[in-house]
Amino acid sequence: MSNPVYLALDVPQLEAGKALVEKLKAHIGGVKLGLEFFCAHGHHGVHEIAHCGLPIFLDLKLHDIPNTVAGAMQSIHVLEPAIVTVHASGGRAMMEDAKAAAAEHTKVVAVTMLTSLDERDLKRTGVDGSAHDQVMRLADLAQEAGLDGIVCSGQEVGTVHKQWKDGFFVVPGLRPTGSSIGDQKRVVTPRQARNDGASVLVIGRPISKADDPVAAARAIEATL
Ligand SMILES: O=C(O)c1cc(=O)[nH]c(=O)n1[C@@H]1O[C@H](COP(=O)(O)O)[C@@H](O)[C@H]1O
Repeated sequence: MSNPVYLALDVPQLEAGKALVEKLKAHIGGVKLGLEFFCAHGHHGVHEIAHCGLPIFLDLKLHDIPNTVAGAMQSIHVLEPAIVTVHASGGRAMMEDAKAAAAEHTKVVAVTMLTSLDERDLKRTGVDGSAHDQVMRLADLAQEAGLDGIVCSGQEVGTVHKQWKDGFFVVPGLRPTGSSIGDQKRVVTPRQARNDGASVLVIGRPISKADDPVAAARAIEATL
């Protein structure tokens, strides 16, 4: 079985990012490049990291009108990402058009409720009810739109997995026991998320900010 851990490479410096990936590549299954990296280095940076030979997850969290999101999807065809994110709250038509415009081998997954939010935050955005209900509602919408799966926290992935058996589930907000939680609010351990049906485990700071990133990645690998 391939390693489900994708390193969240949230760094602004290209050379430091490349060096970190080179060091870690035997202990991770892929690299997630998000807004911080992409805004700094664009297509060139993605090509540079892709040289490591691991699959690239382009976490752009697209959220706009359908025509604009479809255009953005077409603009990243050449990068051949394994996974791309859009926001489920962009609506069904936006997700349908995103999937239709994506490259054939790219999995398009919808972010449901960010793992940095809890139910109080949700209420402040005008949504009453539990995190669980919100994730389930948006997972249904993503499935209806024909997406490959969703992004959710490890607290919801078990239930979503029961309902969407062949879905592809990306789970961030992972913290090995004892590591600092930072800005994340809905957190579980990597092992728990894997047990509950996560397809991909997104892990950033617990590895990248560790004194010894290789030791941290190996320790996580050993728990899976
Ligand atoms: O789409 C994501 O990857 C994502 C969704 C979400 O709900 N929460 C979340 O933390 N992420 C990303 O997952 C990574 C988590 O990083 P760490 O908290 O450092 O492990 C970051 O790159 C976030 O952008």
